[in-house]
Amino acid sequence: MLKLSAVCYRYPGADIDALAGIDLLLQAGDIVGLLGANGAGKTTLFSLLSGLTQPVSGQLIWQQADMRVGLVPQHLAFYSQLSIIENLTFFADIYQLQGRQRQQQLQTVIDACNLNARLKQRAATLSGGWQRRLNFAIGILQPAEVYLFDEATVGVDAQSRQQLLTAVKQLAAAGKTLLYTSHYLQEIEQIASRILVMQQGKLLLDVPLSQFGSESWQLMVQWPQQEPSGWLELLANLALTAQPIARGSIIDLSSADQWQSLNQFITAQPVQPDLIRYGKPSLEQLYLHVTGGQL
Ligand SMILES: Nc1ncnc2c1ncn2[C@@H]1O[C@H](COP(=O)(O)OP(=O)(O)OP(=O)(O)O)[C@@H](O)[C@H]1O
Repeated sequence: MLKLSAVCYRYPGADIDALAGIDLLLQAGDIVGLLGANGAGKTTLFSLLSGLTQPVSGQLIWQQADMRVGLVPQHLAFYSQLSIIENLTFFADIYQLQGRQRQQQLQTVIDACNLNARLKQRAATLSGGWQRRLNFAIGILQPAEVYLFDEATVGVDAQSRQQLLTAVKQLAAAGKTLLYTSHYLQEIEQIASRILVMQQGKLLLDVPLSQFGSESWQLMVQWPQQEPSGWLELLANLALTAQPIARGSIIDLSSADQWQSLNQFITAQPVQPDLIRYGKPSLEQLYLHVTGGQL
């Protein structure tokens, strides 16, 4: 378990906070998909979680003091003059992997990242996709409780990407906590159990992905300013489960009567919602609406 409480960060000399009051609880086995437009603060959040920078204010609270963080960074972080296998054994030394565990871990990441065919090739001469796979392998070679993936699959071909995603799922099944950023929303939809959306250093949304895969019909409503008075009371009176989103709610509906009551209320409002969606929303639809259309 890892908790962030009112975490703020501002780069030296910057005018605005890169992280502006982040509250977050991460549990073992979570695969958390972290979405946000360029500059939203995802990489900065990862820098804090991996201990590369410290918050300006707020707190990071770790369940155990010795929890380790494995990072697959957005930039390539290996030695380009070394071969794939030389890089992997070098990092195995850094991570102090020894004996059988070392052999097993090396083989696991080589298989997971499909690196077998080019183990002896110098990293500098690999294609971009292969370099990404090596970067990924180095990140998951590290024994850790929390893994952070920052745009880890950019440029990787479809088949290898599926393999990498399988490796991510296996880490979660082994009880690791994973945070995963990607601009490929289908990838997030495929692996994440929970979605966070960031914008301008703030968390706009934190919902379980089951909200999207649900078989039940849902109503998503977003208001221009704030929810009108009486809206939350109506939901409570109809015994509806509502998931709050910025300026609105996603509501599970089980009968046409419920929809009718909500519709009557909405049409009677002087200020109409700027979004009403009824159906089974995709992650992309939801994301575009909560962020105002920035992918
Ligand atoms: N080294 C830096 N110095 C000053 N400001 C920075 C620095 N790195 C990032 N920022 C600023 O901090 C904010 C958050 O940037 P960050 O890189 O965390 O966003 P991101 O969500 O990871 O974006 P991307 O999707 O482009 O990787 C942005 O406003 C960015 O301009």
